[in-house]
Amino acid sequence: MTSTAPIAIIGTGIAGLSAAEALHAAGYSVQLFDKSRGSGGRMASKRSDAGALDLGAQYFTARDRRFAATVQQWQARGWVEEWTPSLYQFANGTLNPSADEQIRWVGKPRMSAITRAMLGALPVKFSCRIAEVFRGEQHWHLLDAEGESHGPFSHVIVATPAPQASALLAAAPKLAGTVASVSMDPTWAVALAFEKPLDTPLEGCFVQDDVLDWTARNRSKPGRDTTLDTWVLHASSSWSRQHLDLSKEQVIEHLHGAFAEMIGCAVPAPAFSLAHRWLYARPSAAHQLGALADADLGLYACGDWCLSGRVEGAWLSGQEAARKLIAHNQ
Ligand SMILES: Cc1cc2nc3c(=O)[nH]c(=O)nc-3n(C[C@H](O)[C@H](O)[C@H](O)COP(=O)(O)OP(=O)(O)OC[C@H]3O[C@@H](n4cnc5c(N)ncnc54)[C@H](O)[C@@H]3O)c2cc1C
Ligand SMILES: NC(=O)C1=CN([C@@H]2O[C@H](COP(=O)(O)OP(=O)(O)OC[C@H]3O[C@@H](n4cnc5c(N)ncnc54)[C@H](O)[C@@H]3O)[C@@H](O)[C@H]2O)CC=C1
Repeated sequence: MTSTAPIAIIGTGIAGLSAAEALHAAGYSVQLFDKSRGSGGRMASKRSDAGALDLGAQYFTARDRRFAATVQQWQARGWVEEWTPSLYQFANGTLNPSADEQIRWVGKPRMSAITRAMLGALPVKFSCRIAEVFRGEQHWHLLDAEGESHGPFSHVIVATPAPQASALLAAAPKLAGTVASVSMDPTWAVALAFEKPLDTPLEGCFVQDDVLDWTARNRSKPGRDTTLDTWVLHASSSWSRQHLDLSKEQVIEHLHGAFAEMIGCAVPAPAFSLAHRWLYARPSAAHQLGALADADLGLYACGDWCLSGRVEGAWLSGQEAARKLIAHNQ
């Protein structure tokens, strides 16, 4: 397909932006869309009375050579910094230090700094939920939830969580079928902020109990607001699934209770709290899909669910979508 129309990318999480960066670098023009008010998706940070809080991705590791090289560049530009928390694990009702040698990265001064910087000046439409992707005689067009049409586009890359991608891939039934077989688990996230710092050295903890999966001292990450002692708690997938429709107040109460039982120091009532439900937090299993493509049609799909369900997997999947598109057009 030869065309000067831009490539539409639906989703400004790390996967969509990874694809956008690679395509832009190869000389293609792109147009991004996101239903949210800003970029980042599950790497977004929530601005709050207690400062910016990383409610989704907490940190990331870089095991792939290409991703590690990119993270080095991000570090050189000041977008990320190493986070070296005092790590613990909680298992069988016991809390123990659990230091290791793993390098863990975070966006600075908040997780969303990375996607914000990657987006740069690329054209984007926020608060625009794409409801339909359809092909005219030569080009692709998108219809948003308000009924407004966008296009023409030469290709479309769908970079949303799998359950949100299947309807957008209806023009390529094979891709839609593959995507429909990928299930994703929810995560309830709660942030708590205390006036007085809790009396614990713990800054990050892998939790194995019925309610929690992870907890972190948000303010221990580089560049964060330290006025209040801020914590982020993640419920396990199974607890989140069982309590999907609980009110935010009830979720805060449950997670606060589990946290107080686990942490081994006095936990007063928080000065500030909020809850956020990630409906499609992580793929139920890891996949080796790379990125999905119907190259003849010009329709692609990428996201963490294609690979490891982590920041690194999402970035790699975006790169793979761009690579496939470029290879088919050479
Ligand atoms: C609670 C939680 C904790 C996590 N912790 C870690 C961690 O510690 N380390 C780690 O490596 N990973 C972690 N992850 C996973 C990591 O955040 C994801 O793997 C990664 O951010 C996924 O990126 P993505 O671009 O594939 O998808 P997303 O970030 O979900 O981006 C998809 C984008 O598409 C947009 N969108 C969806 N539908 C539409 C539509 N119809 N129209 C327009 N836009 C649309 C969304 O608004 C979103 O911005 C965590 C995730 C969660 C939820
Ligand atoms: N809550 C959610 O929705 C999601 C959470 N995600 C978490 O994101 C993290 C990212 O994974 P990686 O990049 O591989 O990071 P990682 O290597 O730090 O952790 C991988 C896993 O290894 C275990 N682990 C690692 N270090 C320790 C330690 N010092 N003590 C005890 N156990 C340890 C722990 O179970 C952890 O989940 C993992 O913890 C995932 O569970 C990923 C995606 C979604």
